[in-house]
Amino acid sequence: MTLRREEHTDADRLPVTAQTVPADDADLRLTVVDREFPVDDPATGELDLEDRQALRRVAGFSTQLTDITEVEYRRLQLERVVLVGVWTGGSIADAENSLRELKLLSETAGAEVLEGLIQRRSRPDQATYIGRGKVEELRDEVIATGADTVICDGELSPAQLRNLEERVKVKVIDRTALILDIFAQHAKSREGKAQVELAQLSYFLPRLRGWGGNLSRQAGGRAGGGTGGVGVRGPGETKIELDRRRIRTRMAKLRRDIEAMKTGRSTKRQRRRRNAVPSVAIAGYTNAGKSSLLNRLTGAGVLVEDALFATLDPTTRRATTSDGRLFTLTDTVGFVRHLPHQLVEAFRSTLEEVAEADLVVHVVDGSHADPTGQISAVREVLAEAGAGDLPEIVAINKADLADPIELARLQTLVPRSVVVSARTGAGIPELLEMIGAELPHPEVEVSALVPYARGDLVAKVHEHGEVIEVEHTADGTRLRARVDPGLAATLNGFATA
Ligand SMILES: Nc1nc2c(ncn2[C@@H]2O[C@H](COP(=O)(O)OP(=O)(O)OP(=O)(O)O)[C@@H](O)[C@H]2O)c(=O)[nH]1
Ligand SMILES: [Mg+2]
Repeated sequence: MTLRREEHTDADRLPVTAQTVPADDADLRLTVVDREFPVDDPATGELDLEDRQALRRVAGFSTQLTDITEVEYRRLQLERVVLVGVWTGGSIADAENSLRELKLLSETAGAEVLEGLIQRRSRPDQATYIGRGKVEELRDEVIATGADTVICDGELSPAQLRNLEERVKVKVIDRTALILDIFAQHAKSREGKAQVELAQLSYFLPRLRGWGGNLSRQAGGRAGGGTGGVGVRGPGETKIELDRRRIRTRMAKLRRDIEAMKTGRSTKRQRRRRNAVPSVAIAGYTNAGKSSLLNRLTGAGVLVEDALFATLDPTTRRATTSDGRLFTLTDTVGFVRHLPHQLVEAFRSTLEEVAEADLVVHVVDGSHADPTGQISAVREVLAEAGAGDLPEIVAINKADLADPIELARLQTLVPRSVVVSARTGAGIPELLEMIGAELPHPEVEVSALVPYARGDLVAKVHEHGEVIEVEHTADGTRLRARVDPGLAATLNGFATA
């Protein structure tokens, strides 16, 4: 039996309908549940907020904590949305790009975007995010378009979200919740799911107060002085503590699970290290073409989609440089501006994979309106993940789509960059050439005459080392090459002066 079930059972018995509730008692209104007469029509106005929130909570009935978060955050069920941004600095083009990205994110989450509004302000309003006067306009826009959700282009405080919802009378969510929702929809592996749930819970935890606060006030009021009443630590609040504790327990378990899964992966990584296979991580903004590039370079059949955050789980494949040396290539989760810190935290183990690579291939969409902005956003996250100092090659992708002048400008602007198209294959040989040059070179130079019976050794030298000279003689293969110390020791028996 959980908090929610008890309280909602109580709420169900409330002898009030939404209409009879005083308009200024928002706390009370929020808890009205009318299961027999659900209001589906988003255009009906006043009752909407209550019904929506009430319905959300009804769906939250559960004995499983995971279900609470699932309902709250995984199935936001966005349908018709209006976007709102506050433009605090930079050019109007920057502000529009940001809102355009929010539109893409919303669509990726399954919403239909009806309208986008930007307000110029020195900073977001503390109480309502946009200015209080603008809230009215937003409300009008919501009514005019028949929207059922407002998405704000930032991370809002729990109070801002609540205040806006009360005034606009439809569901209001922020960019963070939206991104978490997309991640939740896309997570497939056990690790990915655990990471997303952890991020959602840490987003959810500080927001529990407002929600639970309403409930406990309501419970006290309903009891009519029978049990303590308003302001006294009522049953609701005790339950919130219980919920908090359960969430924390769950988060601790998720952290342990993620840690355990990471151990498995780092063992694999260590094995590759022992074999001295250099590793290359593909990083970049979401939708830049990272997975496409991995497929192009290795023939891996990784999912490619014109959607944001198509890839959440790292995929590692073998690839070879133009001079035939083996390396591993790892495709990973894409980044986005203002990536919720809860996600960065939860995906730390995935990001560590990037941090331990020998080289980062940073893919950027050359056809995008603001590629340099994307490059800096990615570098910020890389730095946060401890991968800021790694050698980096910037692959300016989608050359087939991009304006050649813009490509040339970018290439001169960004050091160690190469223009490629994962789609047509243009520039890929040059990219491989650069990867080969950047990868760590094997340490030991050896000269050996390897008998033909040990063809396996020669193959190893080709795969893992750099062959400087090779000659087939009557006695075997005469080699001059750079190899790692392990292979050098094996070759020692065949060494020539
Ligand atoms: N025209 C063109 N489209 C490309 C190119 N590379 C990728 N795309 C397209 O861009 C979209 C995103 O490609 P993905 O490879 O899924 O991008 P990603 O960086 O892995 O994206 P996430 O995993 O979602 O972060 C897909 O529709 C691709 O077909 C290219 O070189 N040219
Ligand atoms: Mg991808």
